[in-house]
Amino acid sequence: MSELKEGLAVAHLGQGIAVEHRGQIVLCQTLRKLDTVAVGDKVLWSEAGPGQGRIEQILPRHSLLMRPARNGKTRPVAANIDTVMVIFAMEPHYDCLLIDQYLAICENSKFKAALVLNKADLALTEEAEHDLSVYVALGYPLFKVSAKTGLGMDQLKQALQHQVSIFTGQSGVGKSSLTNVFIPDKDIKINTISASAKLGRHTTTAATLYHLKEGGDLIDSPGVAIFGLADLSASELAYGYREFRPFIGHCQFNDCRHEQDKGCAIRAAVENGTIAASRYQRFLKLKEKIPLKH
Ligand SMILES: Nc1nc2c(ncn2[C@@H]2O[C@H](COP(=O)(O)OP(=O)(O)OP(=O)(O)O)[C@@H](O)[C@H]2O)c(=O)[nH]1
Ligand SMILES: [Zn+2]
Repeated sequence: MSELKEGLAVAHLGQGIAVEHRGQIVLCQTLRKLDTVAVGDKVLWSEAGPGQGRIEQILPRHSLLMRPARNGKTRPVAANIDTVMVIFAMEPHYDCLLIDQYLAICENSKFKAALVLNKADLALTEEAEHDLSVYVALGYPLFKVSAKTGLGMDQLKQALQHQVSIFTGQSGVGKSSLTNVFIPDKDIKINTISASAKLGRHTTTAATLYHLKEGGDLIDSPGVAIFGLADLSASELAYGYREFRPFIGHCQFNDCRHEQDKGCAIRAAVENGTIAASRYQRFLKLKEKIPLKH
């Protein structure tokens, strides 16, 4: 076997995986199903021809973002993400239930989470200010930005440094607009990747990793907004509400559902104001709404 080299999977192309090695792109195949390699994976590869390689090994990941696949299973989209930036806006109006979902997934997947209110050029209602203050009190970083006017973008740029981030959020909140500000030469970069991989131009990818000019990497994955809660169990959902954690294990009964159960420590914390009632009510709603794992 030829020498093994380390590389970084930067794009998942239909015909293979674009691996970056010393600034060059190599189109790699894998022995396993291609689906198992995710963008952001550090891999060991060997040469298989000019500009061609074969992925021999995926190096250990510290995090993995999954997304539902057509067959009802999930598949890896992006690996080694440090922070998920949850993008939302006043228009279309944010949904706290959805924000809680994203946060619960992050808490269970070892991603740090940050909240990004885009379109901060639009007026914030008092209710919105209150909703945001609840998340800030829980320790989630909050950035108020506008891709349109440039407001707050320097702070967000700084936050993206020294780590791998991904943007997620519902349709229309401005994920593409923000991505275009940070990666103005996105199309050129995609064309370079596909040209180096000898695939011609305009190859579409499920996810692409970009190095930002100011430092840090951003994984762009258009479909990532749909990653769901289906893989969480009821107890993982409770763990996903970080303020519940000090009370988990302190309920009177081991199998407490944290609903109307007698001696529930979480419910007691809601009643004495330690846990925000709005978050607890949404926890109950999500439990009901989502087909959780058992
Ligand atoms: N007022 C205002 N509008 C913005 C801002 N950023 C984006 N928009 C507008 O919001 C709309 C949606 O922006 P996109 O960037 O396409 O949103 P997206 O999240 O990528 O949407 P999907 O591709 O559907 O997921 C566009 O009409 C943008 O011009 C902003 O900071 N302020
Ligand atoms: Zn309980």
